[in-house]
Amino acid sequence: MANMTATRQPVPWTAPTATDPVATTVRLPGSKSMTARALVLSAIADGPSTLRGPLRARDTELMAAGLRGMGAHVSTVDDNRWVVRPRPLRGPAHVDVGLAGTVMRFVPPVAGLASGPVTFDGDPQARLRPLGPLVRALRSIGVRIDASDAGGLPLTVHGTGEVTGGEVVIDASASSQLVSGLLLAAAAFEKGIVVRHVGPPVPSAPHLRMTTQMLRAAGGAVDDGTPDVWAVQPGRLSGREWGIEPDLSGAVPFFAAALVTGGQVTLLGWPRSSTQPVDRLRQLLHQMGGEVTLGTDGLTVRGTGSVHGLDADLSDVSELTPVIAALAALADSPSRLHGVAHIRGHETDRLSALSQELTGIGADVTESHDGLEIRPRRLRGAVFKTYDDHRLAHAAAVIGLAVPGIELNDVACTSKTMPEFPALWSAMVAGQ
Ligand SMILES: O=C(O)C1=C[C@@H](OP(=O)(O)O)[C@@H](O)[C@H](O)C1
Ligand SMILES: C=C(OP(=O)(O)O)C(=O)O
Repeated sequence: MANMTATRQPVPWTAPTATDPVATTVRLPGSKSMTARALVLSAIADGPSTLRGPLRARDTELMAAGLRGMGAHVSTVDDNRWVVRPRPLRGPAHVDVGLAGTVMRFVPPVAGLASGPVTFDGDPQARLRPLGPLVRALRSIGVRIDASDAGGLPLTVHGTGEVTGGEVVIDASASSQLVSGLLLAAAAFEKGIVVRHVGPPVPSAPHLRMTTQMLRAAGGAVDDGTPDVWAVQPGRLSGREWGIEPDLSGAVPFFAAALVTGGQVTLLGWPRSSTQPVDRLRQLLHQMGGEVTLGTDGLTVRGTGSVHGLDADLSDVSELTPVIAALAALADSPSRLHGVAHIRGHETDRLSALSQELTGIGADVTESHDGLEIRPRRLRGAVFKTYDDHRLAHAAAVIGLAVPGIELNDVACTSKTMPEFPALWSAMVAGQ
């Protein structure tokens, strides 16, 4: 199977340095995780759905294209209102997963419901991301899959139009998405599903809660009352209107800018109650010297200009590790970040990449199997490699606020979840 993904040209970028405290309000795009789930649930629902405020970025456009390729009607012409009309799913189709964990873990279970073969492949780094446990789980409930020897990409799901479902045992310690993918499609399986996780802890609990909450909102009957066991009854899902919240993880570098510069950043349009882990973020930013408040205009973070180190298990919010590590490198005391062994399987091996790049600009970093110890030192400008990883680019931008001459070898990787990142960031630093 040929890798169908076009090579992207790197765009070098010098991170702007802040001369004054930032003071800004930002309106950020919708949550990647909510947009991905809303698209999948809508494609297997009984009637049409709309997504209000979806994320338009590489990951979610690939999700839309993948579902469209299998026959769903997915209209993304209106930036603020995407429309999904479910239709019978079919192959032959090809799904380009890019580097999106959501596409590579959420779409293969749906492809089992299509009639005909659906092939999957993505960026070279996507082939290294854990997928084998999902492939084995799907095979155990009757889905025929041809996969590479390691059980990952490229692969072909030979859909028959129906999936028996039933009980599966899976080690989902490498990614919560392995469970979310099974649950999101399972209401359409003949017997639904019971997923039992066996192994080291599943990371990213808030993302699993987002999955079960959104499934219930679509009419799914879900039982998540037993630790490490999730059950979805067979049944119909309804089409509905999904309101997509602003992306909290995408907001974190902007909030970090408030801490680093002693400024203030307000994220507009933040809902009163959220499916994203805002309380955990509030704790972390508070420990590092910031204050988070929820007002009528949105979610505001204020900093004092002093950033403190912290000791934190980040397993529930592991995608925040790169930006927290950047803050730790600028802090007034050492930090120990742990509980995130699995982020070695994210867009890149994030522990190794962060260790390498932070050391390269002068920080004193020790990499452990599941985290980083960071002892701040005087940092210097240098090339900061981003490894095709949007969150490495966010980390470099945060450091660049305080350290002149941080040269990202590529900032275009931010298009994975926020193509407007360089423009929004530069405008914030310029005080516009
Ligand atoms: O389900 C989701 O939308 C996500 C789950 C998490 O994955 P892992 O459990 O692999 O960390 C998170 O890091 C990723 O950015 C998005
Ligand atoms: C881990 C991430 O992405 P993905 O959904 O591709 O796993 C991330 O966005 O930090």
